[in-house]
Amino acid sequence: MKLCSARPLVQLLYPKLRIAMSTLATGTFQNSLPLNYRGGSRVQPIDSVGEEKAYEPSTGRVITTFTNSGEKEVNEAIQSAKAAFKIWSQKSGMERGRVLLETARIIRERSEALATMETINNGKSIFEARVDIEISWQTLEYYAGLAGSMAGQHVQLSGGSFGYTRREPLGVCVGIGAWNYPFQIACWKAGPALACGNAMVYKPSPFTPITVVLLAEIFKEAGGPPGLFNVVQGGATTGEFLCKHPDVAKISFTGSVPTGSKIMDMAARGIKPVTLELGGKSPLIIFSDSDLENAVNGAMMANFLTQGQVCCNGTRVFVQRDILEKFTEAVVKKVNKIKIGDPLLEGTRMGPLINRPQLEKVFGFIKGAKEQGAKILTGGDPYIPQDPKLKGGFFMYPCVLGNCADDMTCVKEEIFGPVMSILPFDTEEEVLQRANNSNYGLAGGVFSRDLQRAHRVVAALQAGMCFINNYNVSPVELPFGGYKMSGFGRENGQVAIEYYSQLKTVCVEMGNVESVF
Ligand SMILES: NC(=O)c1ccc[n+]([C@@H]2O[C@H](COP(=O)([O-])OP(=O)(O)OC[C@H]3O[C@@H](n4cnc5c(N)ncnc54)[C@H](O)[C@@H]3O)[C@@H](O)[C@H]2O)c1
Ligand SMILES: C[N+](C)(C)CCCC=O
Repeated sequence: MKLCSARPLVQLLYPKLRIAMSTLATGTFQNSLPLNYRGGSRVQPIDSVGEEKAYEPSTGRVITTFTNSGEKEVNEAIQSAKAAFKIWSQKSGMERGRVLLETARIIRERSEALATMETINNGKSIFEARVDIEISWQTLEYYAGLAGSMAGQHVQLSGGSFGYTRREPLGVCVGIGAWNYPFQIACWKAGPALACGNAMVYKPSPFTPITVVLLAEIFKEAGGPPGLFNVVQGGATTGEFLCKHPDVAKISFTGSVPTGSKIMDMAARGIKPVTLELGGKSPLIIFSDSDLENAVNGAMMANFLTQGQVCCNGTRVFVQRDILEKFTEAVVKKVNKIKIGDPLLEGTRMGPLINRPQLEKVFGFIKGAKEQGAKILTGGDPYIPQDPKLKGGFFMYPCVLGNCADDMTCVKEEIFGPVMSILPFDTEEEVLQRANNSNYGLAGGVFSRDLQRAHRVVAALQAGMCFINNYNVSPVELPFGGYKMSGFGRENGQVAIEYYSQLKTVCVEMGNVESVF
């Protein structure tokens, strides 16, 4: 990235330039704008439940301090969404689609600036952030296309009577997101929600408050009514105000299993529909007839994107015993070549983890793995960058663990860091039983040249998102979501429409009423 181009990027993102920042280079960004958004403007919350700091993970610097929204502020945001819902829900699908298309166009036009900001706040490499932004505008384009074609059914009944169904929006939908894909998760929720005619109040993770506000501004600029997409900042308490609010029609949550369970509990009290996109500990099964180079590349994609902080990662890598040595050697060689460092530099493929506690948590898993008998084949130590401005960053060397067993903590629990566990297996039957022996069921993958076997294996995997001979690709056309404790409901694909709309049946009598009384 040419840092001399930073100033135009700033101007593109903040045309009124009320923000106190000089460039978008690593170590320089400082936010001073309000981070809540409602009624079509950035606002300071009217009440608060404490303050929060957000960091630049590559330097450890605080880039913004903000107020966690209190109950009154949450209510204001919901009322703002309710007002927009009245207007938006009356528009035709084509009209809504046009706003979504324009939003997608603006995101595409600003993708470099948005990706840069995502990298600064999240720590993922600029290379990956660009992909996230691309997936984001594609999501909005996809649901713009579906908005105009949503329709009910007409059903002929006897005697000329008939019935029809109407697909109607739910109302104000709440989105609560995780920090690993801040902009993309918001678009995965807003795309289908708004296409169906709903309005949204979104709460990002307090670790990554910045880019979702830019999304809110773009929806408005694209012609969305004020209040269509609102942002409240805060943590658990703010999230609870949202989930418990009586005017909220639906909650779509992305995050951990323990929080998902609380969300479901709160939703149950209000009989609100809920979508839960939760964690995972997914299996990747590599048979000895695989194309070895593809299998190794697949394992890399399954484990090291976004510093390993990916819900659907295939972190339990089952390798058929006769290729174990060759596979392990090739994987370790590749892992050792991953370029770690300043995530805004073009060549970097691994940036810092999200924050210090997450880094320490990952080190804790690695220590525990060693104590339980796993062998560190590479990595697992802190990475100390040469660049002085990165000294306070949350970096580590990506890690491969060998000599793993199914009952080790590192194999059973979601680590959410760059740690791959390799597990040998002998037969298809055995590996399927072991792969499914988990409370999670988000994703799974298989590498084999035998396509009959590959299909047989994925059919038996207890996972919502399966890959054959690839891993972690995510076309917006395909539904994404989990089995078992990884959640329920789906994002992406046509099916997401069902999770943001309700069906009304109308029965029309063309004859006389035949009363039984
Ligand atoms: N399945 C998916 O699509 C998907 C995608 C990304 C991340 N994840 C999962 O998310 C987890 C990591 O994200 P995280 O650490 O941000 O998760 P988290 O559960 O700690 O937080 C997620 C969100 O919930 C909010 N929250 C926390 N407590 C709450 C409460 N009591 N009521 C309402 N909201 C509350 C947080 O502020 C945050 O916005 C991992 O387990 C990962 O696998 C899943
Ligand atoms: C785009 N990926 C890589 C499939 C990640 C989806 C979101 C999960 O954390």
